[in-house]
Amino acid sequence: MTSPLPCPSPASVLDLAPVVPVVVLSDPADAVPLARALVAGGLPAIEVTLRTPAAPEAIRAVATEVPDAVVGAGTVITPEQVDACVAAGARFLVSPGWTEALLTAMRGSGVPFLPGVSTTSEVVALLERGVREMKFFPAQAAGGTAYLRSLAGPLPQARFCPTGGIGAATAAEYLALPNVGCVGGSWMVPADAVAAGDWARIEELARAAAGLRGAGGTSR
Ligand SMILES: O=C(O)C(=O)C[C@H](O)[C@H](O)COP(=O)(O)O
Repeated sequence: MTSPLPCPSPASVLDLAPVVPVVVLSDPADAVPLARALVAGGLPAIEVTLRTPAAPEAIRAVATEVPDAVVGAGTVITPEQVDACVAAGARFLVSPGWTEALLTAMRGSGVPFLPGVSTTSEVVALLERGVREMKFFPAQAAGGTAYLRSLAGPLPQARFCPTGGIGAATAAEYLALPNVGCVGGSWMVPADAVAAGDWARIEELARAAAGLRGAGGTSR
């Protein structure tokens, strides 16, 4: 299945933006103003997690109403979700972990994807299947920058989007690693700001996050 959108899908999720906001929405009506704030702050790639029933409608709204955003789906764990998200307009897919069935569905989706890994063997298994770009989850709990730095020696062909427990203070350290393409996180979309509709605060946090690449390093 291919994206119904006229805009092409990105070639790589890792090269879209240095920071990918991970969004949990309970009200789909928040999706468009939130996405506009993130885009205005310099973060066009947005991962809407499937943790809430609002997610498909939120993805559809951003895909159709915020053309400067590149909206993707997160927490994708079944082949059915792959199809539903792409049909809703998701232009990339992210999972916290992977299975053969999920990988097959993601490969067939027509959009780029990041299967999740947290161990060396999972990384090797994905490389064996021709997948070089992955989500490293839960990044802080699974070993953080020290773990990723250790992987870069024997497995330099693997590139990661670490996510989970990363904040404004630690993101730059991840971005300075040679095997990190981007980092994901929710620190620029605090739940209380979303609940209050404080889009200006989210735009400000996004702007600070968007500036991290220069502050933290330039290597990829
Ligand atoms: O929902 C998913 O698909 C996940 O895999 C988990 C999220 O990516 C992280 O929970 C975001 O991490 P925080 O920045 O610590 O909030």
